Amino acid sequence: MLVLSSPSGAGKTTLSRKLLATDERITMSVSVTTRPPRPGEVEGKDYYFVDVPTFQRMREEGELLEHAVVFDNLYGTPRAAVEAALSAGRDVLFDIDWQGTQQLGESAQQDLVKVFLLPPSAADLEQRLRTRAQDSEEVVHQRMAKASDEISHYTEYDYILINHEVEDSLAKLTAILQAERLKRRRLTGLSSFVKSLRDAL
Ligand SMILES: Nc1ncnc2c1ncn2[C@@H]1O[C@H](COP(=O)(O)OP(=O)(O)OP(=O)(O)O)[C@@H](O)[C@H]1O
Ligand SMILES: Nc1nc2c(ncn2[C@@H]2O[C@H](COP(=O)(O)O)[C@@H](O)[C@H]2O)c(=O)[nH]1
Repeated sequence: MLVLSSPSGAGKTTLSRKLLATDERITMSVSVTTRPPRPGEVEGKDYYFVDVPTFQRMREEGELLEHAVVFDNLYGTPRAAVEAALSAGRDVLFDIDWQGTQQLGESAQQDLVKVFLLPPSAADLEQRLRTRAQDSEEVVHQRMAKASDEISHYTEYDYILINHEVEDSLAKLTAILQAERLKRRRLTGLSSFVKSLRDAL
């Protein structure tokens, strides 16, 4: 499970799309949210957009792996899709905040790789939120006001990427993923391979 967190607008969605387009072994976890869709957002691809009662029912029935209130809206990770992908041997990418990351860590610390994206500067962050041009002035203000609090959680993450250029960040994120996949404990079938290798020597 590869988690990307950042202050809003630092570039998680952009980087996630790039990674998904270049890595066949990873699946995006599509969150459920009570936030209204932005122009161009697609149901089931960007989010599952639901009303508050539906979200509460999902939470009460244990259908969410983690959930949090972010910017006054409810967000959560549907459990079934993640478990199905992991059971099929796939990696799963999450674009979630620090609260959700902490919750995933409580149940699956060993299976979690946590990456935090930082913007190069406050001015860059504000410009990115504005050039996305999908949120009202009030929402941009609210997200800038929360950015410092979000950033204060960077020490809870394994890797930090300062997101200057998207392609450079993609190369670094890909390197992180490759290295984490090569960790001894993640190499399924390694001990039998080594045994047969040694038996042949
Ligand atoms: N490295 C980058 N350099 C310049 N612009 C970028 C970079 N990464 C993303 N952007 C732009 O910044 C804006 C915000 O990016 P994006 O939507 O990916 O952020 P996000 O972290 O997913 O935000 P949120 O948390 O609100 O979902 C977009 O317009 C995107 O094109
Ligand atoms: N804890 C969770 N946080 C989530 C989830 N899905 C998205 N997010 C985070 O919310 C903010 C805002 O997202 P936006 O799409 O409204 O800009 C951002 O930090 C996301 O990472 C989730 O399922 N759980």
